[in-house]
Amino acid sequence: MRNRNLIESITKAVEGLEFGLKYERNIKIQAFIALLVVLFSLILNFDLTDKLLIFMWCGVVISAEFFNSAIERAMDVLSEEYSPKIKIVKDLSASAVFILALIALVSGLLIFFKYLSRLI
Ligand SMILES: Nc1ncnc2c1ncn2[C@@H]1O[C@H](COP(=O)(O)OP(=O)(O)OP(=O)(O)O)[C@@H](O)[C@H]1O
Repeated sequence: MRNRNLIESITKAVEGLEFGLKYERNIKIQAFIALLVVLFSLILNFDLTDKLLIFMWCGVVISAEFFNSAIERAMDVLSEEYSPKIKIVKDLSASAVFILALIALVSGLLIFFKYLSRLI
C-alpha cells in the first residue's frame, strides 16, 4: 500500500486535496474565502509583498484545516463514541486552526484597509 515513487505520492496528495474540497465543510468555506481574498488582492492591485502575504496566509490556514480534518478523521477511526480524551484532541486541533485564522484575519484586514483607504 506504500507509494512507490514521487509521482504516486503526488497523486495521493491530489486525491486528498480533492477529498477535502469535496467532503470537508470547513475546507470548502476556507477555500471559498481564500479565492475571494486572492481575487480582491488582484483587483486592488496589491504590491508583490502584500500579495505574497495574502497567498501565504491563505495557504497556511487551508493547510492547517487539512491537518485538523485529518486529525478529526483519525480520532473517528479510533472511536465514534463520546470520549473526553478525543474531545480534547479534537478541540486542541481546532484551536490550532483558529489561532492561525485569527492572525490571518487581522493581517488581511490591515492590508485591505491600506488599499481601501487609498481609494477613498
Ligand atoms: N468522539 C468524540 N468525543 C467527544 N467529543 C467529540 C467527539 N467527536 C467530536 N467531538 C466534539 O465535537 C467537535 C467537532 O468535532 P467534529 O469531528 O464533528 O469536527 P467538525 O464538525 O469538522 O468541527 P471543526 O469545526 O472543529 O472542524 C470537537 O471539537 C469535539 O469538541
